[in-house]
Amino acid sequence: MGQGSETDVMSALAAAGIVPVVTITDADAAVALAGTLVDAGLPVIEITLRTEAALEAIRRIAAEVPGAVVGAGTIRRPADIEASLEAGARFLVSPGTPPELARAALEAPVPFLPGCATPSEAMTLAELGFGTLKFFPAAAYGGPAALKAFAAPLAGISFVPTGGVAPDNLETYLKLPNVPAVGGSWMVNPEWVESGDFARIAAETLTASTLARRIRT
Ligand SMILES: O=C(O)C(=O)C[C@H](O)[C@H](O)COP(=O)(O)O
Repeated sequence: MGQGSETDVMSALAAAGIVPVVTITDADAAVALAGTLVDAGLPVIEITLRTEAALEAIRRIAAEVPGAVVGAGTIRRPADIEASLEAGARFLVSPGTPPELARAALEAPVPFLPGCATPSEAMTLAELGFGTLKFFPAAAYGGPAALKAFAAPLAGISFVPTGGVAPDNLETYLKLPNVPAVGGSWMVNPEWVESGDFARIAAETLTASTLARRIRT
């Protein structure tokens, strides 16, 4: 599918407006964490494949948190796609998209948000058939100003900026017409995840989801 047209996952992503980018070291915390995010209004959750626990966390969330739409991030090679799908990932995200990964991504049966940072990369991915791209690392590559500049020449291409998105720039990103959603880790600070500070996670998530909904209506 690569990305497909309007799938349920892409609709859920746009409806939430924000994808928490979670790096988790203990799979035992995954279900409680995902439940907290769902309850606080951000049900589309990316688990980065940066830890040993990531695939098991995806597996448990997919099986035990029916309200969550769990995906895998930090997809770097085709084998990561296989492993993530097997664990139950419903969408896939990459930080960048070398040709071999792009080819495998086009075959994936779930939405794939391929990472890019420049107009040339975006144009290459759009030609391959991807309509929504991850813009990474967003802050380092120009932030909202870059996405604003992309809008006219790269009409028809949508971007999910990730990397440096924070409460103080969230509104600027979400107001851009070529941004269906942003990704970010600020509401799932690894320290809070590790210490089990779900109250803090819930509070930050609720603030973010409330703001996103207000901006979108
Ligand atoms: O792991 C990946 O696949 C990435 O591309 C990196 C993440 O998207 C960023 O680390 C999130 O950015 P922050 O919100 O600034 O923490």
